[in-house]
Amino acid sequence: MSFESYPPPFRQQSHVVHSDDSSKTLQDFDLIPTIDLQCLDLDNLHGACKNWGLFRLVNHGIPPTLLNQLQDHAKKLFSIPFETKQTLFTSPFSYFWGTPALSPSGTSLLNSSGNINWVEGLNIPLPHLSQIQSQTLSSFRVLLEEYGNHLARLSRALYEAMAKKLNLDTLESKSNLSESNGSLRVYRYPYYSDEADEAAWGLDVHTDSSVFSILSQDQVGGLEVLNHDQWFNVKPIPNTLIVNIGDMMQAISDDEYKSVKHRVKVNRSRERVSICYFVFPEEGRVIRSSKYKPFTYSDFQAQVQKDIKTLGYKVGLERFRAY
Ligand SMILES: O=C(O)CCC(=O)C(=O)O
Ligand SMILES: [Fe+2]
Repeated sequence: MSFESYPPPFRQQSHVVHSDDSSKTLQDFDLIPTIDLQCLDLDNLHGACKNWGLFRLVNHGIPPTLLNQLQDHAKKLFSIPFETKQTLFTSPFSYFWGTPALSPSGTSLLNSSGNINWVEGLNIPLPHLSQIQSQTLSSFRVLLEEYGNHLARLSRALYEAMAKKLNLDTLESKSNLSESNGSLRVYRYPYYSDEADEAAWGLDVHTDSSVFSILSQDQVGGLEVLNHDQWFNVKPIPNTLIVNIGDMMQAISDDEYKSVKHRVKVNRSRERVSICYFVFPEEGRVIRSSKYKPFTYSDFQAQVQKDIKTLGYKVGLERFRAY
């Protein structure tokens, strides 16, 4: 196997490929709620956001062919040489590895602990897609534009349904979500063959800073979600998206909805690709909540960046608690 496409820290000494361990689950029964967008049941959606902060989304109207093409294309892009990837994704896009934490300009914020996450990724702010000039990326760009339109439609529909159950004034709360300004992260998690090393993670435990996030994953698996102090495997199901509540929605909902903790396990034998969309409030929108001091997403993001630089981790919403 050639490691030419891997960032240098992932070019492992040991080339031992282990048998697939993706069946080793923490909880074998699957309790993760499923929401059907075509027959949207508001009570089920509300329950899923309160009790899990995460759900599977089916009948979302995104053609399966588009999801498959995106996955295939992402795999192809990641397989090109590391050095080429570094030159292909330039501002306002970025290519990163070892950590998902990026500065607003897209550079990696490696923390002081020296721990690296077993992941590489592309950061793609959707409003800037038209700036992609490269021939190599032109067909990927077309797919991303189509996908971005679907994601904007899904997020508006989901947000409005949530807002209804939370009794938020529809007009007033509209700008809590800026669905056409979302950003995409396309990830590849290299396989990690060192079975002795339990400390390696694709992504460490975290909450998302978004209003919510929408994930499309391949069939390898590895995403885990925390619920009542237990970790659950979020098993991949074809044509099913995963939606998770982020910090902004937790604040908007006065803590009724949970910005759920999740993490990504490394796989001992297979690479994994996932595509995650993050949607945020409109620029300058002040989030008002009985539980938190008023803040904008920019205030929040600046605090997160500061904490990662100084403490090595994100403190998150607790920084803004009102009491
Ligand atoms: O790749 C995944 O399954 C999850 C990605 C994720 O949690 C994130 O980007 O915040
Ligand atoms: Fe996440």
